[in-house]
Amino acid sequence: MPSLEEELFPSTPGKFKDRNRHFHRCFASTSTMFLWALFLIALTASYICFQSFMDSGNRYFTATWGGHHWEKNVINSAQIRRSHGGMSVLVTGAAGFVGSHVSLALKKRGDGVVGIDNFNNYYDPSLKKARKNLLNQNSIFIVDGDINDSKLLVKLFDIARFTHVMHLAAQAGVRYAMENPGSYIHSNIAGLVTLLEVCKNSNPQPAIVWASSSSVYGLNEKVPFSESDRTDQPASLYAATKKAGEEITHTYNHIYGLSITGLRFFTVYGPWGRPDMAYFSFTRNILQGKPITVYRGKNRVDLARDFTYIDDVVKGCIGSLDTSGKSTGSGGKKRGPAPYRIFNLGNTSPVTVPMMVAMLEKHLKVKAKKNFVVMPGNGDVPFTHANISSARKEFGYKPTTDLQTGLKKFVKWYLSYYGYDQGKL
Ligand SMILES: O=C(O)[C@H]1O[C@H](OP(=O)(O)OP(=O)(O)OC[C@H]2O[C@@H](n3ccc(=O)[nH]c3=O)[C@H](O)[C@@H]2O)[C@H](O)[C@@H](O)[C@H]1O
Repeated sequence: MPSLEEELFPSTPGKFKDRNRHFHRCFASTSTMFLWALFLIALTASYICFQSFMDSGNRYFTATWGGHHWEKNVINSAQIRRSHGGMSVLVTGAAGFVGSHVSLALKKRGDGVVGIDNFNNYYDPSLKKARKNLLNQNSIFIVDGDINDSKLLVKLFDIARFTHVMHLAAQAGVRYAMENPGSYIHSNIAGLVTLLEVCKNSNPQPAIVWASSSSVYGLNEKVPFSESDRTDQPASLYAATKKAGEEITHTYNHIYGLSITGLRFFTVYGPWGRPDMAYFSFTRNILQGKPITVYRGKNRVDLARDFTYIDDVVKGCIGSLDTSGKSTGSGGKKRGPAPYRIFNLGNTSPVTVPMMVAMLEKHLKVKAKKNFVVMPGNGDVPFTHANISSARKEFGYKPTTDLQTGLKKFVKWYLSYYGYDQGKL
């Protein structure tokens, strides 16, 4: 005789249905679903945890600074290798145009040099990588990092006692400021303050030489531009951030005793230059048979620049470092007044843009297809012209390369780097 249970729940399901059985089956399937749901939730949660672990792990593993080997590289690179008056310099923007040249020049005379660069993609990062390789071949170590990373900067100052900082990291370019204003604030304002904070706290404090710009003269019409001229009418956000940099560095000099030298560069050009600049992009276009756009001022007046050759600017940077004097503070406290200086580093002989194009045509042996357009209201200024008597007086600054000679050297480098056919690819 079947038990009650067997009666109610026969071994062959489906043979008979009663309400109880239905209830139990429903319950059983709901609880199974519940368990499945729990299982799925747990699975998803573990997956999310795993992913975030992997992410943080990746961040850790791809961290480009830190570790024994890295520290050894920094220490070696920072080491002074000459007997008298050597300096140990942190060069920011070392994979940049001016930064790479200054780093090589310092290293050549036996100074210690450590570079830092964030290798951003404002222009082709492969050119920055190539400059980095060149520096590495000359025993200069470049840290892959951003000047906004205060932990990294503190670490660098901990392990290498820099006597000087050559601060060249910046968001450059006058017209790009309308496209990406934030990048100017990030590098030229926030990055500058982060660097100054670390310098002010370090012990001993380094002397700082940094890149301002001829663009601070903005709408100034008095020529040639002297350091004492008005600089309160910037024509671009780029210029405004450089002017702000001059004010910001002044406060750090005033409050903390940091020795500060600001250099107003005038349209620096030459081998290993910046592809975003006119002479460089014109060269590329001319070789590719593409037209170039030449801006003109009102009433068809040609624009002019006080183009300054890179080797002259490098001499100006090194002269500034050599004469910078000492910061007086330590550990964030000022002990006395420190030098605060600003110098024009120009060429003192402006050349019009069409004349610059004619020189390129000559060196490239190719005619340019020129489109003349009225200068758009994008931050450009009609002309620049430096008075360099202050820099001459202070450290014997004397530019020796005219535009014709400098462009010849640039073209030679361009063709050796990219090749004749590169432009046609
Ligand atoms: O001294 C500085 O402080 C700045 O110098 C440089 O700015 P600029 O002097 O404006 O150089 P650059 O762009 O080469 O234009 C040169 C000329 O070509 C004209 N120009 C430009 C582009 C174009 O397509 N057509 C044209 O006619 C243009 O109107 C201008 O007349 C740096 O880029 C900048 O980062 C900053 O360091």
